[in-house]
Amino acid sequence: MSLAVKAVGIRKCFGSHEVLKGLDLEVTHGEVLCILGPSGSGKSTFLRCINHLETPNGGYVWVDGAIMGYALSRGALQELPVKQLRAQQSQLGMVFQHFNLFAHRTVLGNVIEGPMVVRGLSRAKAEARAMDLLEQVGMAAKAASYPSQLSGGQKQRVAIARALAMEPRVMLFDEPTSALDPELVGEVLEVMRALARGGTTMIVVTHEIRFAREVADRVVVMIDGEIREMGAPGAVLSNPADPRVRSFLSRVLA
Ligand SMILES: Nc1ncnc2c1ncn2[C@@H]1O[C@H](COP(=O)(O)OP(=O)(O)OP(=O)(O)O)[C@@H](O)[C@H]1O
Repeated sequence: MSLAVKAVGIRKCFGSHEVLKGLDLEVTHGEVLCILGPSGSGKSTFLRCINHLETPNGGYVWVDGAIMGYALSRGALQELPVKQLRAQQSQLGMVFQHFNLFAHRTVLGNVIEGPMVVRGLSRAKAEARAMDLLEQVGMAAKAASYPSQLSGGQKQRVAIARALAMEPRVMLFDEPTSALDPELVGEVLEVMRALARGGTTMIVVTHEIRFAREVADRVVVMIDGEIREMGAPGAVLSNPADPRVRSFLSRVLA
């Protein structure tokens, strides 16, 4: 299987705090990878370094073989201008914990914005595709509503449709259910399960251990800015070799 994402030696510091300590990761096309770990271990920062919402202080990320944030010019790496970086970033669909929908646009307006502005699609094409995606996430009936009229679960399903509308190579989810009331978590996870079944490549930062166990092809456990365990969910979740991972899992599985 070809690589969708390859990250090598990713380091990130905030001031003197080294949050990521040289992380390597490879994700193949069609794979679902869940990143677990205690609060503050650097999971979100790692995800944001993968799509260069945060610029790593060290290391490189390739998406479908293209290096993120740089272009090779006369044998040397040059930083990409912002416009080209944005085009690269649009290949990585990002779903945030707090939805990040445009409050003053309707559901449909939120989903067609990116394809029209970034990909130059006509309104008619963007609208047809958006309605298909809203259908897929069960939100077509709310196309004319505004985000303030939706529940958290509905907002997150719209946010997923919006990310998919850019036809990304990979979907990145940053704790997509953490801000939801418990009774709304299931509807979002169900949409994500359907995407996984359909072969979408996904990297999911989550506290939902059951989702990781049932849906992920591989699980990564991060502790203090390092990947301490990586492998099939059965092996990692039931029988982790690393004592700090064992201790983390025993707390969350208790
Ligand atoms: N922009 C920032 N400026 C300074 N410190 C930051 C910034 N973003 C993250 N950090 C710090 O980096 C560390 C890792 O944060 P991160 O959000 O990546 O952890 P996490 O594992 O995703 O945690 P959680 O599960 O609570 O979301 C934390 O100590 C956090 O305070």
